[in-house]
Amino acid sequence: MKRGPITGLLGGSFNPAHLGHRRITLFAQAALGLDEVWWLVSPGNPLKPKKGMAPLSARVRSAKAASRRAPIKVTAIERELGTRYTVDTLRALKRRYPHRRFVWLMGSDNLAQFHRWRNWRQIAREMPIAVIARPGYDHAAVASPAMAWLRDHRLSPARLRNRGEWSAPALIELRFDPDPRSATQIRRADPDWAEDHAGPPPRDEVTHSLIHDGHTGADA
Ligand SMILES: Nc1ncnc2c1ncn2[C@@H]1O[C@H](COP(=O)(O)OP(=O)(O)OP(=O)(O)O)[C@@H](O)[C@H]1O
Ligand SMILES: O=C(O)c1ccc[n+]([C@@H]2O[C@H](COP(=O)([O-])O)[C@@H](O)[C@H]2O)c1
Repeated sequence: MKRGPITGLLGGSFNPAHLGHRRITLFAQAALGLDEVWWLVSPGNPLKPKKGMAPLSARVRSAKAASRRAPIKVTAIERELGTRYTVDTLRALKRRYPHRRFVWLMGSDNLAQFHRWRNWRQIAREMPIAVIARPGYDHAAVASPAMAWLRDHRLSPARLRNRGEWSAPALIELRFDPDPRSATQIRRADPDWAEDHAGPPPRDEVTHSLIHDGHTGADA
């Protein structure tokens, strides 16, 4: 079985990022004993409308602000990889980082509609999926087609944390004190958020630093 650092991946629109992202990430990191976590700021969720979506640069900035001083790496690497569908991103990441083991992190709202993602079963075969309970979505997640398929592949968080044997597909359910925060809530309170951040990025923001922050260089 492959050994190596375990990297958690939290993919998201981060439109904008919020402290709920930070909190669930730190909880998941501790519960699973992850060596590191990357936030993959998506160039565009294939299932979400473009309207109301701030530019990638603004969303990366908000992610960097929300993760400040936390052991979280913010990256828009999908833009560099030229991938938009998660199944393609994961394959490209595994090729680029052959010594790392990856775990996909997501909230239960995403598990509820996971069956709508391109090649979702293949995604689940690529790496374990850790689902974080989210207020208002747990019922839909439990009743979802993805859950019906994954329920026989449950894995305890301790198995990862204690570096036991595991293989994908694997569903890890994480229950913390649920965090009600959401980007929808922030945009509701500030309906102009995306529009206010639609301008060009600051002059000193080099494209390269937008793609990744230098910590995610390919494995040798
Ligand atoms: N409070 C939360 N509890 C659990 N998971 C969360 C929470 N907030 C975000 N997530 C998860 O983080 C990932 C990225 O989320 P995203 O950037 O879409 O934020 P969001 O708050 O869900 O946004 P929106 O309200 O616009 O859908 C997703 O997997 C989502 O399920
Ligand atoms: O690959 C897909 O078909 C797919 C469909 C919907 C969402 N995703 C990914 O799911 C992650 C969470 O997206 P979001 O917008 O809910 O934060 C993000 O990495 C998206 O690229 C991926």
